[in-house]
Amino acid sequence: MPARNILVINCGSSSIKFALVDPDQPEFAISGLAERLGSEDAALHWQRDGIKHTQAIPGDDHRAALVHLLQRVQETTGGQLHGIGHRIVHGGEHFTSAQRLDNQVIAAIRAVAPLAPLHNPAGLLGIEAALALYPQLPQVAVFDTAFHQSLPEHAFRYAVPEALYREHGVRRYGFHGTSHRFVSARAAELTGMAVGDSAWLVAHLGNGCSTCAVVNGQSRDTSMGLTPLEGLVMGTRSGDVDPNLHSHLSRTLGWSLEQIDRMLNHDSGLLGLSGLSNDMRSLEQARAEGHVGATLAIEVFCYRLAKSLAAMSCALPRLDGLLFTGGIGENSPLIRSKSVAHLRLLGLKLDEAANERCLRGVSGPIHAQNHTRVLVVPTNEERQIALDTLALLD
Ligand SMILES: Nc1ncnc2c1ncn2[C@@H]1O[C@H](COP(=O)(O)OP(=O)(O)O)[C@@H](O)[C@H]1O
Ligand SMILES: CC(=O)OP(=O)(O)O
Ligand SMILES: [Mg+2]
Repeated sequence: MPARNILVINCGSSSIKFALVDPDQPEFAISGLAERLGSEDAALHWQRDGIKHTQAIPGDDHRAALVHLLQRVQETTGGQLHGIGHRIVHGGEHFTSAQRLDNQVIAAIRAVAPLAPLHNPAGLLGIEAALALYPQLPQVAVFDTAFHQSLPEHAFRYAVPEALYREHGVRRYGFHGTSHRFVSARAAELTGMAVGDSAWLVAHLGNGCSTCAVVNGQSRDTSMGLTPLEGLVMGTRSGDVDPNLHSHLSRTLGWSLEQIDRMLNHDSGLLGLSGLSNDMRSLEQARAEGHVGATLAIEVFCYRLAKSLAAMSCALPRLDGLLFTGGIGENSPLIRSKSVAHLRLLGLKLDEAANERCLRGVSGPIHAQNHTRVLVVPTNEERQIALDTLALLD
C-alpha cells in the first residue's frame, strides 16, 4: 500500500507547528515549528530521522514561512502527499466534525474568526498558503470546538438574555477538543477500560489551558467558553475575571475595548501575574531563586486549575481518573503536585516519587496507592488531526 502521508498544519498567532503523519508509522517522518513569525528572529526548526535542524527565516510571516516549511516536507515525501489537515480552533455552531475544505467552509471559518482572534485568522492564512501551493490536494479542517458539541445545554448556555444565543450564537463552545478527545481515549486504552464506559477529568496545560469532563468518550463540560479566554490562568491570557472589569476599566481609566482586549489576551495570565514571563519553565526557575512574582503566578495557576477541576467533577457520574497533558501537564511535577494538593476532597493524592519521574515524554500513573488514578498522558493533536483527515478522505 502506498504511504498515506498527511501533512498537518497548526497555525498559531506567532507560530506554525507541522508534522508529516503516516498513521501506520509510530514516528513522524518530519515535524517542526516555525516561530517568532513576523520578527527578525523568525526561525524554522524541524526534526527528521531523529536529527534536529534550524534555519533562520528573518522577517518571514506565515505565508513566507509556509513556503520554507513545505520545501522541507517536499524533500521528505518526494511529492507523495495524500492530503492536508488543518487545525482550526473555532468552528462555531456550524461544525460538529471535521470538514473537507471548500469555499463555503472557508467562509464559515472566516465568519467566526472574531471569536478566536489569536487563532482563526492564522488558521486561514495556513489554509490559503497550502491551497496556493497544493491546489490539487484535498484539504480538511479539524476543529477544536467539534468535540464539545456534546455539551448539554445547561453547560453551554450563559445566563444572559436568550436572544443573544438564538440570534448571535453567544454560548460556550470550548476548545482543545482534539487533545481532550485523544488523551481520554488513550487513558481508557492504557487502563484497559472501554472508552464508552469511562469518566475522566482532563487538564490540558500548554500556552492555552483548559479542563474538560469526559464521560463515555464525550465532552460534558469544559472550562473555555465563547472564546479561548474563559477559564484557567494561561501563558498570557487572564482566564476568568469579573465581567464588570470591562466597564470598570472603561469608566475609571478610560480604556478602549481594544486596550482591554489586548490586556486580557496578551498581557495577563502567568506573564501579567509574574511580571516576568509567560513560560512555565522560566517561572519555575525564577521561583527556585526566590522571585516573588513567579511564586505568586504559580500559586494562582495551581489553585485556579484545582478549582476548575473540582467544578468539572459536577459533570461526572464517578471519577476514573485525572489526566495531565500539554507542555506543562506533561513536564511539570511541581504544577501537578501543587494543584492535586488542593483536591484531597476528590480523593486525589500523588505518589511524589512517581510524579517526579514523569517528564520529557515519560508518561504513566502518578497517584498514591489506594487513591483515585492520576495519569500523565502525552497529547498528540497532530496524529489525531491526521486520523480525522484520513477518515474524511477515505
Ligand atoms: N520541563 C518543563 N517544565 C515546566 N514547564 C514546561 C516544561 N517544558 C515545557 N513547559 C511549558 O509548556 C508550555 C508550552 O506548552 P505547549 O503544549 O508546548 O504549548 P502550545 O499550546 O503552544 O502547544 C510553556 O509554558 C512551557 O514553559
Ligand atoms: C485554543 C487554544 O487556546 O489553543 P492554544 O493552546 O494552541 O493557544
Ligand atoms: Mg496548544
